[in-house]
Amino acid sequence: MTNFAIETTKLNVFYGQKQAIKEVSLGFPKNQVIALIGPSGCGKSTYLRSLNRMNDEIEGCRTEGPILYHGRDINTPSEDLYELRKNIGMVFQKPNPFTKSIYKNITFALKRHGITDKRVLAERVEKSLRAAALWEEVKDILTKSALSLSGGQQQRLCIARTVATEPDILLLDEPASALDPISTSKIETLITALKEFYTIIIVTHNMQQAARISDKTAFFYLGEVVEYDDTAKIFTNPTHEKTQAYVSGNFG
Ligand SMILES: Nc1ncnc2c1ncn2[C@@H]1O[C@H](COP(=O)(O)OP(=O)(O)OP(=O)(O)O)[C@@H](O)[C@H]1O
Repeated sequence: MTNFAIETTKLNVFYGQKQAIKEVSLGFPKNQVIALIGPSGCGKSTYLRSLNRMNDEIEGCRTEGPILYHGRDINTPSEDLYELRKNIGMVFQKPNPFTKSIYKNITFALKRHGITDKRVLAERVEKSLRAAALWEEVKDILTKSALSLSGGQQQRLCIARTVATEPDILLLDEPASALDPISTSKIETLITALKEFYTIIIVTHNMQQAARISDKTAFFYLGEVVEYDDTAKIFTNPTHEKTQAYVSGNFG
């Protein structure tokens, strides 16, 4: 039985002729927060998207190599991508709630999964909003449009929407980069609380954020992983010169 929620072995990703990810082998332990860091264009988002097969939606993108989800290879043509993305949820940089009420943002996916009982739906809405630390702020305005919320609240709603389908892995692509410092701090607190239930893989450009919230950090450079270790080691005593230069802000 593997201790990793998900892992890749020598993963390669191509956009047409261009190779964006080169032989990346990483294992993500359960119930930890893992940060993916590195300069712009080094492949962090491409790698993250490969983990729930989102790159399949990009024309000309090809992913080669096993992606083991709890030990089972999900990089196969027969994989049910709808089911997979229910288990491996994703939140993007820019909050993207549906143009529906706060309530319906959560129930939309649940209904698609066949849950129709109103009482069950109401329970799941409350549970998800509580998990995303948003319930107290929105419990009296559930029928209002999600677009009436602040950017930070919208992002927490997107996290609530993602956890509503009860995934076990959350992929977060710079979830706080479009937010103000107070909303960012709320998202960070939330991520730390959520790791009790989820394995969380987060792309971030914010070194302090990676140091504050992650247990492990992978440093990407030109499509490869230069170093992957405990976050404390990466930030205080990295093995590679490039990692040292990057985390201390002396890169390039
Ligand atoms: N849809 C696409 N089509 C073609 N090339 C792409 C596509 N998306 C990304 N790339 C290329 O793949 C490489 C890795 O990009 P990616 O967005 O994964 O990097 P990143 O580290 O996440 O960057 P950033 O930190 O700026 O978001 C880059 O050279 C980029 O130009």
